[in-house]
Amino acid sequence: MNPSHVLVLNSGSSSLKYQLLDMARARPGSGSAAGRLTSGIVERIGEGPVADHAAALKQVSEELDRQGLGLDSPKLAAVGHRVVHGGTRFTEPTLITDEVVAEMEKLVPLAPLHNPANLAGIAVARQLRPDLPQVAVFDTAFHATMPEAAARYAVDIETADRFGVRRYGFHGTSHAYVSRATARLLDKEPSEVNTIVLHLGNGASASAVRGGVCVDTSMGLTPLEGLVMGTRSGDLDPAAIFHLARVGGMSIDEIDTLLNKRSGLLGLCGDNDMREIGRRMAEGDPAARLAFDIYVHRLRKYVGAYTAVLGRVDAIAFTAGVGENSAAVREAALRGLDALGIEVDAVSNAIRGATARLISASSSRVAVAVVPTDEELEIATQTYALVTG
Ligand SMILES: Nc1ncnc2c1ncn2[C@@H]1O[C@H](COP(=O)(O)OP(=O)(O)O)[C@@H](O)[C@H]1O
Ligand SMILES: CC(=O)OP(=O)(O)O
Ligand SMILES: [Mg+2]
Repeated sequence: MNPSHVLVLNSGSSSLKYQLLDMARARPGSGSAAGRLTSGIVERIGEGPVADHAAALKQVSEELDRQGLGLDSPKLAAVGHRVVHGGTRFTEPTLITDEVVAEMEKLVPLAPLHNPANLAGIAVARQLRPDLPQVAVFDTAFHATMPEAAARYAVDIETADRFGVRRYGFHGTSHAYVSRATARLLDKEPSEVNTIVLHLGNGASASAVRGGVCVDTSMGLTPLEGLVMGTRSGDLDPAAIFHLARVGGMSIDEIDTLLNKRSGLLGLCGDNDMREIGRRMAEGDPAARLAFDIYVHRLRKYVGAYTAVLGRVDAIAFTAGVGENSAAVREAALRGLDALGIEVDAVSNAIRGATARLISASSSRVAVAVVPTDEELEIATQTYALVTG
């Protein structure tokens, strides 16, 4: 028997998610449940007993050993790593070598919250199994098809090119997976469908996908631009940064921390979890209400913008923690948009579920769907295809 297991490591800024899949049993589209052998998450890295990502991976490796599924397993075919920033160099799943690691290190300044965590996971896994193929799957890859008109900022072109200042986009693995799953839900080929994907997790981004190809997305040079997020501001007049430095006396690092870690829902109302915000709104808390309204207003603007970018929209898909679970966000984001052919059915929207489902009214021209994302299955699929292909 050829080894058919793939271990996926998804290192976030403060968490490490892992999943072990048997690719002989996993079927794209069936959801990862089919081949999932085990999965888990180490949270609050750096805050408590787990000092850093290396320590977190050691913990994961010990847990896998206990289950008899350790990194030394002969059934393991490869390790697939989520890497957030691939710059312009990496637009495909890539076999990790010393040279690839060196290139990824150069990208750390563009994703300081994410890439170091990804690199730490790669270093430990390579140390434990130097013989095993390790594959990097980049968040930016799916967005590499964006036309220049969408990917460029209107900044002096020589300066922009010299420093790589352009829009890269993130969560691409999720946008790719969800746009395909949405087409499948509609019984169509991805090439036949234009979709707006709303990935609303702790980080959040929107994308416009035309016939399976990404043509615009809301995150830019870094995962800070675009939608309101758990702790990130999203879109902002860049002059606010000059103002905070000149008038507020803040350093660049302080402003970086402010906008990435102390803004968004957390900065507006003290909570970054949409569940807690929902509870507070039910009690009539005005700060929670305002945070929710700002979040939803931004989301509506992107739905409108991407409707114009695509010209014809066939589907809008909600995904990730907030998108999959918050009926209130979905309802408020699309309320009163019948003029755009968008009508949500209140009853379907309120039904909870773990599988892809439609929530639009039968009279809606645009299909509205809740489509659970599965970044780990997508990373495993791309990793396995590379090492067996
Ligand atoms: N039942 C729920 N209702 C509303 N929001 C939820 C619910 N469950 C999770 N969330 C939201 O999802 C977020 C996490 O989303 P997730 O996609 O797991 O994020 P990440 O991958 O960035 O950690 C939480 O911060 C919370 O706001
Ligand atoms: C790129 C990004 O924002 O990722 P996450 O949502 O996991 O923080
Ligand atoms: Mg996520």
